[in-house]
Order: sequence, then structure tokens, then C-alpha cells
Amino acid sequence: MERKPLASNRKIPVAESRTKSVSKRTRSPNVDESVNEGKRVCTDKKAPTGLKRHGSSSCLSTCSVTARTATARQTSAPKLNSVKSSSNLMARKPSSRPTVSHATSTVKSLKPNVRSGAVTAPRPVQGRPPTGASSTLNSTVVSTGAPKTKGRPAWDLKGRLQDMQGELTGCTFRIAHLESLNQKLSGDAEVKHMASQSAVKEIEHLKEKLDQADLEYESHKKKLQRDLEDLEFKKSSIERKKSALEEELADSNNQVTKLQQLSEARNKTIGDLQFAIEQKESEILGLEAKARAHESERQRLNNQIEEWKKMTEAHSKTIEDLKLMIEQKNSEIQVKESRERAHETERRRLHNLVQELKGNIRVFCRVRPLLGEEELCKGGIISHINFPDMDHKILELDKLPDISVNESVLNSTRGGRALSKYEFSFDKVFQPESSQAEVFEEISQLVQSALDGYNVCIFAYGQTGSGKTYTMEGCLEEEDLLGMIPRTVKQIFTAVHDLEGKGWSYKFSASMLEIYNESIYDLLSKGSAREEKLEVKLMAKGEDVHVPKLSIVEVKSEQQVLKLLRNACENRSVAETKCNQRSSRSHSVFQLRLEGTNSTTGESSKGLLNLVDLAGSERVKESGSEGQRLLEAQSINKSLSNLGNVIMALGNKEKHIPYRNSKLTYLLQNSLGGNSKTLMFVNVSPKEECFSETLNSLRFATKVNQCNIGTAQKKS
Ligand SMILES: Nc1ncnc2c1ncn2[C@@H]1O[C@H](COP(=O)(O)OP(=O)(O)OP(=O)(O)O)[C@@H](O)[C@H]1O
Repeated sequence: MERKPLASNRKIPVAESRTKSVSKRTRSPNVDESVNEGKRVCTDKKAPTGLKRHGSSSCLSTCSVTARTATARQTSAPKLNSVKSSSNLMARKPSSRPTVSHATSTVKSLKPNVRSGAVTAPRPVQGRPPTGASSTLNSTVVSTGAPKTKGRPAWDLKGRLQDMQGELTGCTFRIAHLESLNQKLSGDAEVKHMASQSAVKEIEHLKEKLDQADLEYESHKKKLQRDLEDLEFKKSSIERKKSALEEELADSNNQVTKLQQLSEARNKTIGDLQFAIEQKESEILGLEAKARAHESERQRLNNQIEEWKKMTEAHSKTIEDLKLMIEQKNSEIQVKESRERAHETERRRLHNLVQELKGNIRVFCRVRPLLGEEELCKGGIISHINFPDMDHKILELDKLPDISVNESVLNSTRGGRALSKYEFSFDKVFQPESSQAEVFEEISQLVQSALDGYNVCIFAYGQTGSGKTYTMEGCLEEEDLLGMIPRTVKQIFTAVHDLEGKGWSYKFSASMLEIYNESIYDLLSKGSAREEKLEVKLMAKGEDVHVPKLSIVEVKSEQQVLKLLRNACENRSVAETKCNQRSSRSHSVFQLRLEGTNSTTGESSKGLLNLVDLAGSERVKESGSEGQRLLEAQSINKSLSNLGNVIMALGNKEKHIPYRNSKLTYLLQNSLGGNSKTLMFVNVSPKEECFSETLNSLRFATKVNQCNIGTAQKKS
């Protein structure tokens, strides 16, 4: 709150200055100063009202003193200094009275002038005649006349005495007059002194009041400031409260809105609930009706239960009879199961016998169909390959006119044209339209042999592009196109499920490797391990061969094996980008170890299934390879010809079988020969330009097919 200036404030300095002046006057009463000051006070119209009253009286008294002083000045103009000093003395010592001696001194001071006759009549104040004592004094002086000393001779002592007596009389008169004047002035001075004292007291009183007023003002000001601060604090707190209240109001409004929405929702819910209650009430009515119906039904059922109890007693007897029968049947079943197990053992024996009779090396020939652009040539007909017999065991290869083959051939005619034919006989010949399922059906017995504890080896042999990979792996993403490996795995897991009912439990572990340029690589490992060359080791004489560091994964499902196959394919394709068409130039070997035990009969079996996709069998000379290709071709040629040599040696019952001449035969040592069953697919391309390679492949397969490598031994 802004403080308004008080009216008295403006006047205070004046009053103070006046008070100071008065005090000063009081401390040093000087008539002239008082006169001057008195005049100034009288003319000061700005004096405060409180002071005016006192001031006016003071002024009046001062003015009267002034007037008198002025009169005295006029009266005794020549001796003004003396009068002044008297006045000053009186003013300084108000209690002291002017004495005669004093006056005498004054008179004395006048003497020289009298003596000299230089006393002059005081000049009257302009416009005003001399009044009172002054006029009297003047008249006295005048009446005494001028000194007449000059006019008397020295000897006229009497005259001079008279003059001096006259002069003394005048002086005496003047002294008396001055004394009266002095008394009057003393009285005036006393009055003035008293007035001055009262004025001083008044001023002091006023000063005290002023100080008090100042103190009050200061305290009031402080109070007002405190009040102002309090009010401002209250104002700010009120504003805070106001803003808080506004926020609360906004919150409240929000809450009100929410509550309104909630209320609406609840009203709707209440409506729904009421509707539901009505429905439930009607349902309850219906249920009550049903309950009544059920009660009557329960009554009826109770009656029926009573009847059934009687029947149950009768049935219990029947059940006892049946239990006896079941026990009899169970003992019969056990007898039958033991017979079945004996039959299973016999089946295995007979199955092996059949395999033996068929030969432990069997050769299937598969001719793939013409594909894509190949079909456009000659209307999609394979004219140089014939399948003459109904048993699908013979393949005829027509000698093409422009291809010379150093071989004895059958002569025949077709369409009036003499043709040379090559006839090959195998355990089975699959025509181009044969499906994967049909092919697998023929080898499924071999798979069963692996479960029975035999080493089984299935090869795919043939030139590049003849269908080896298609036959062994097929397309893993399409059920119908699955090759021999996934189908074998599937059959094994299906068969194991059946065998479990006969007391058998199996453990399977899988591995997959690649032999490229006579080096072994793990197809199930990744990174640097994928590039590591592995070695074949023989554990002990007559024992299994094994490859240290090779990944051997225990598998428990068909899906797990398929996943491994996919990983292997991926790894093979990665390597293929580094080395052109590497998959065609390497052998891939999938191995599945099967270990079975029969907890009922105590039998056990240990089989090894080898599924081999051999490298393309092109001949080095004809392919005209050089550099890396030549090295690959030489490695392939070496391992394939050694495979033929091993099989020949086995067929010839030679003492030394050259297994170690190549990595492939060394690895398959225990799966080729007396303790194993071997099947070779010879894959044939339908293209005429592949005639020469087809002929070579068929000749190689024929040699293998003619071998009898002995009776397989079951491992246990
Ligand atoms: N019986 C068949 N039915 C349909 N297509 C086949 C058949 N046999 C092979 N093919 C196809 O022929 C092509 C070559 O087959 P595949 O790759 O299996 O030959 P390959 O002998 O394994 O060749 P490589 O030695 O180069 O690996 C592939 O596209 C394959 O799908």
C-alpha cells in the first residue's frame, strides 16, 4: 500500500528550523538578532497552526520590544552602541538590573561629547515625531543649550561653574530619564525573556509531540508495512488457494464428467442387468418346472435303480465268470505273443535268407525322364533305351549310328534299319515314369535288414545329371518327391514304433560327410570345422571304422533327421559356390547307426545304414578336363574304379581286399563285403548324347551285379 505524504511533513522542517532559531535565540539572546528574528517570525505566514498562536504572541511581544528598541534607538541615536550593549547585557542576564553606576558609565562615555559640545540632537525618525522618553531627552538636551564655554573667559570660573552645574543638571536629568528607560527596557526584556522561555517550552513541547508523532508515524508506518506484507502474503496465499481451488474445480469437473459417464454406463448396465434378471427369473421359473419334472424323474429312476441293483447282483456273478475267462485268454495271448516273437525271429531269418538268395550285392537301374528342353527333341521320346521285359529287369540300349563303341553287340532290325543293341540285366530296372515311392518299395526290405542288425550300403552311381541326388535325397520339401534317404528314415521310425510293442527299443545316431578330392569333410559342422579334412580310422581289427571329429548326432525323430539333411544340403551348396559344381564332383555319405535291444527276449542288434550319392562318373579322357577339373576327375575315377576293384575282389574271394586304396572304400569297409548288404542304383540319363557314359555306367553296374560277395553276417 502506497503511503500518502502527510501535510505536516512538509511543515516540519520549517517548524524545526524555527524551533532551532528560537532555541538559538534563547541560548544567545541578542536584541538585534531578536528584533530581526522577531520580524522574520512575524512575517512567516507558513508557520504551523499550532505554532501560530504561540508564535503570534511571541511575535507581538517581540514586535513591541522591537518598537521600543527602535524608539530607544531613535532617542539615543548618538549613543546607540551604548544602549545596544545595555540591552545585550540585559538580554544575556535577564535577572540583572541596570545600575546607576552603569548608567553613570554611560553618562561618562557621553561626557567627552558634552565637554566638546559635539552632542547633537538626535535626528528624528523620518515621518514620525520623537515620542516618549526620547522626545523628553531631546528636549532636555535642547533645553540645556549649547555649551557656552567658548563664550566665557578662563577666569570666569563662576560662569563656567554655572555652565557645568547646568550641564550636570542636564546629565542628571538624562540619567534619571535613562534609568527610567532602563527599567522599562528591563521589564520589556523580562517579558520578552519569559515569552521566549514559554515559546521555548512550547517549542520543546511541540518537538516532543513531533518526535512522538514521528515515532507514532514510524510505528504506524511499520505496522502498515507489516499489514501490507501480511495482506500481500494473504493475497498470494489466497491466489494460491484460488489456483488450487480452480484446479480442484477442474478436477471436480472432470470427475463429474467421468461420474456422469460412469453413471450412464451403470445405468445401462443396470438396465442390462434388469433385463438379464428378468430373463433369469423366467429361466428360474422354467428351471423350477424342470426341477419338478426331474423330481418325478428321480422318483422313477430310484425305482429303476432298485431294479438295477437286483440286476447288478446277477451281473456280478457273470463278471466273476468273465474274469476267469479273461485270465484264461491272457495266458493264451502270452503264448501267442511268445509264438509271434519266435515268428519275428524266424521272419528275420527267412528275410535274410531271401536277401542271400537274391545276392548280397544287388543292382537297380533307374532311367530318369527327359526334362524341360530335352523333351522338345524327338518329341519327348527316348528312342535309344528300351525296356523289353515285363519283369522290369532288362534294359536295351540301341547303338547309335554315329557312336562307335568297341563292344560286341546284339544285331537286330527296327523299322527296316539294322541296329546294334546292348542288353543289360539287373535286379530291377526302373523306367522314367517310376515314382520315388515305387523305387523305395524295392529297397525297403534292405532298410528292414539294417533294423535287424545288418550293415547296409546303398549307392547311387552314374554320370552327372543322371538323377543320383534325385534318387537318394529327392526334394525334401515335397512328400511325393522324397528320395531314398528320407523315406528310409521314415520307414525306420515307423518300424521302430511297431517293434516297441514286441519289446524292442532303439537308439539312432546320424552323420553326414563328403569326400572331395580324396579328402573327408563333415557336412554337419559349420565354420572352420566345415573346412577341416578328416581321416578314417579303424578302431580294432574286425571292428567298425570311424572318423574322429565327425559330427555324430543322436536322432529321435524323422523331423530331426530331415533337419540334419537340410543343413547338410545347405553346407554342400555353400561349398559349391567356392568350388564350381563341387556337389557333382564329390561323394556324399549319409550314415545312420541303429542299436536295438529287446528287453523281453534279451536280443540285441547293431546295424549301420550307408546311403551314398557318388560323384559323377564321367571319364577323364572324354571330358577333356584340365587343372582343378582334371584333379577332381582323377580323384573320382580313382575312388570309383577302386570301388569296382573292391567289389571284384570280394566277388573273387580274394584274400586282400583293397579297401584302403581310396577314402570311400576305406570308410565303407564294414559295409562292403561279407558282413553287409549292398545295393547299387545305376542312374541313366535319357539323353542320346550321353550314350557313351550311359554305356560305361551300365557296364560297371553289370560287373558289380555279377559279383557274389558272400553271406551277410548279422551283428549283435
Ligand atoms: N526320376 C526323375 N524324375 C524327375 N526328374 C529327375 C529324375 N531324376 C533326375 N531328375 C532331375 O534331373 C536333374 C539332375 O538330377 P540330379 O541332380 O539328381 O543328377 P545327379 O546325377 O545327382 O547329378 P550330379 O552328379 O551333378 O549331382 C535334376 O533337376 C533332377 O530333379
